[in-house]
Amino acid sequence: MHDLKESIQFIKGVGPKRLKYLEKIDIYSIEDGLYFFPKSYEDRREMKNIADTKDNEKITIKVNIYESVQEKSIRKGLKIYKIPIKDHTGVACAIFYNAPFTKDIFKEGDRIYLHGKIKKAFGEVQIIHPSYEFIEGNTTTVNSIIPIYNLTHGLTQKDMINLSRNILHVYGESMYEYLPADTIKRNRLCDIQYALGNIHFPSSPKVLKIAKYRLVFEELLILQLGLWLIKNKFNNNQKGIVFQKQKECKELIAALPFTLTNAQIRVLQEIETDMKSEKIMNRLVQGDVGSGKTIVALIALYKSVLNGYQGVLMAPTEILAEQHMDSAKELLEPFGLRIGLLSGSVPKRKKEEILKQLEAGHIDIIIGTHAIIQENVHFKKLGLVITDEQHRFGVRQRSILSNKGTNPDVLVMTATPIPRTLALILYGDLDVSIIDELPPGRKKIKTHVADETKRKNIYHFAKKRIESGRQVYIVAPLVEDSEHIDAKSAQELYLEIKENYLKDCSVGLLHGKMKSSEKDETMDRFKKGEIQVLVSTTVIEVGVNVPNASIIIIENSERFGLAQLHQLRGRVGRGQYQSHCILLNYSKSPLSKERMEIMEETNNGFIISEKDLELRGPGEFFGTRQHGLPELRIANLFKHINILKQVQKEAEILMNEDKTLSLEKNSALKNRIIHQFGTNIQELCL
Ligand SMILES: Nc1ncnc2c1ncn2[C@@H]1O[C@H](COP(=O)(O)OP(=O)(O)OP(=O)(O)O)[C@@H](O)[C@H]1O
Repeated sequence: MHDLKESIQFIKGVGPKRLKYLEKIDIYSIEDGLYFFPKSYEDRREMKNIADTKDNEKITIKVNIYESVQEKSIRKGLKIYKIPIKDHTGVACAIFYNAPFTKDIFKEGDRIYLHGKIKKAFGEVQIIHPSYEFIEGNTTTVNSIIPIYNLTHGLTQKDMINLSRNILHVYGESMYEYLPADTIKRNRLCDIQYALGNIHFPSSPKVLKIAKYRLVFEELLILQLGLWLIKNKFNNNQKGIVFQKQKECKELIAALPFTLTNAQIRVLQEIETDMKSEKIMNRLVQGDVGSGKTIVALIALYKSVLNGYQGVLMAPTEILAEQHMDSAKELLEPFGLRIGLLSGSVPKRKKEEILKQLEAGHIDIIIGTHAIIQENVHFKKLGLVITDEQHRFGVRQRSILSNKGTNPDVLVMTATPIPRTLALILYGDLDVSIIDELPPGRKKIKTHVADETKRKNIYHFAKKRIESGRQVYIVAPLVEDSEHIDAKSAQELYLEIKENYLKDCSVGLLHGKMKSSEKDETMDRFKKGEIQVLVSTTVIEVGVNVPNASIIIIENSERFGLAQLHQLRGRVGRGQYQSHCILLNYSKSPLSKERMEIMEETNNGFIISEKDLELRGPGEFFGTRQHGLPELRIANLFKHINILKQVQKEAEILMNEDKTLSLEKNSALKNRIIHQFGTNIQELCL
C-alpha cells in the first residue's frame, strides 16, 4: 500500500519545475492529483475520413503530413501556419495561428492523429488549432474519451493526462474506501477505485456517469455531515448561557408602536426557548423583506442585557448599521440600555472611547459593521451575537465573533429566502426560524415592467406621488458612466433627473464610492423627508427602511438577479401606502422577459429565489467559499439538487444511528470529513 499523502514529486515525470507549476493549481500531494478532476471530456472514439467530414463538426482524423509546414503572413501580428495533410479519402490542412513552433514539430512524412473542429473554407477542408498526437509516439489518448483539465502556465493537457495516468498506475490500488459499506449499498454507489479511475479515463459516457455520481454524492455527504457534526457540537457538548429573566420583555413589547405579528411572536418564542436552555443557541431567522426581523433581533438583545450580558449586532453595510443603531436607541434607551456604534464612520477618538467602555461593561449593546470582529474589540461579558447576514458573512466570521465571549448564543438573520434543501447545506449548522407573515395593513406592491419609451410617463407618475407627500427611489446598476458597459449610471441619472425630469423636487445621490459621512448625511436627509428622490446604486439593497417611500424605479433591471430585484423592491411597501415598483427593462431577450414576468406575478421571496436559481443556475452568490466551507470540486449545489436530497436522507440515517460518527464502521468517513473541513472544523471544535 502506498501513502496518498506523499508529495506529488514521487510521481514519474514530476521534476522540480513541474512541481512548482502543479503547486500553482493546488496539487501538492498524490491525493490532490487524484482529486484534480477533469473539467470536461473529448470523445475521440470515433475516427472519421477526411472525405466524410462536415463543416463545424468536431472530429478525430488519422492522417499523413505530405508537405512541410507553410508559413504565411496575413497582416501585422497575424501569421498563419498551414500543415498539409491527407488520408486515403482526401486532402485537408491543419491551421494554427501565430504558432512558429509548428515548424519544429510537424515534419513531412509524419503520421498523426488530429482532433478539432472542421471548417470548410476557400475550397479547402481545414481543421483549426487541433490537438494532435504522433502515431509513432506513446499513443495514449486516441480511441478513447480523453479528459480535459484546467491548466496553468507551464502545464499542457498531455502533462496532466500523463500525471493522472501515472498516479492511477502506481497508486490505483491504494485508494481506501471511506464510505461505509451500507451507504454504498443503499445508494447503489460504485466504489472509490472505480470512481477515481473512471473520472479521469472513462471507457464510455455511461461509466463516467456512474463515477461522477459517486464523487458528487460523497462530496455533498461530507459537506452535509460535517455541518451537522458542527451543529451537534454546538448543541450538545458545550454548555451555553441560561438566560433566565424573560418576563420584563413584556414591558418592552407593550411599548412598541405596533403589535407583533403571529410569526414574530412564534419566532421570538423559539428564540426564548433556546436562550433559556443551557444549549448554545445557533439559530437562523429567515424572513422576507419587510417582515420585521429587526424588532425580533432587538428584543433578543434586550433579553440578553436583562440577564446581565452584553449583546452585539453586526450588519453587512454601514448604512444598515446606522439604521439599526437608530432603531435600537429609540426602542431600548428608554429602558436604560447603553448602546454603542462601531463602524467606519466613527471617528478614531470616539472609537477608542467606545472600545474602552465596551471592555469595562459600560456599553450593553454594540452595533456595527465587520469592524466588530477585529482583534481589538473586547467585551466584558458577551452573551448574544446577532449577525444580519444577507450572505455576506459566514461560519468563520460567526465563530470569530462568538469567541469574543464564552459560548454566547448566536442568532443569524437573513432576508434572502433560501429553498429548504439549500438552507440545510448553507446553514446546516443552524436551526431555522421563519417569519412568514408581513405586518398587517401592508398593501401588495404593484410591479410594472416598462421600456425606455415610457420614461416620461414614469417620472410624471412619480411626480404626482411626490406631490402627495411620498418619496421615490431610483436605482442604477453603475456608479459612474462606463465605456464598456451599456447601462445607466447613478451619476448620469442624478443629473438628468435633477435638471430635467424632476427639477422641482429635491434630489439626492447615494453610492458606495461616497465618503461615509456623505452617505450618512444623504440617508439621514432622505429619512427626514428633506430629499424627495434618492438616486442610488444598490447600496440601498439590504434593509434600508423608509416607510414613506412608495415608489422604486429600477433602471436596467435586466442586469440584476431576481433575488436582488426582490430585495430592491422591498425598499418600498414598508408602510401604509400603496407602493409601486417600476422595472425599466432594456433587453429584448426571452429570458429577460421571463424574469420580468416573474417579478410582476409574485411578491413571494421564496418563489422568486427558487426561480432565480432555476434560471440563473449556479452563482458566485451561494459559493461555498465565502461560507468558510470546504471547496466543492465536482458537486454543484444547484445542478445536483436531486443528489443533494438523496444525500440528506443518507446523512440522516447515518446520524440517527451514530450521532458523532464514532462507530468503527464510520471512522474512515469521519476522518475524511475532518480532513476536508481542515482548520475550520478544528476552529469550530469538532
Ligand atoms: N408587527 C409589526 N407591525 C407593524 N409594523 C411593523 C411590525 N414589525 C415591524 N414593523 C415595521 O416594519 C418595517 C420593516 O421592519 P424591518 O426593518 O425590521 O424589516 P426587515 O425584516 O428587517 O426587512 P428587510 O429584510 O427588508 O431589512 C419597520 O418600519 C418596522 O418598524
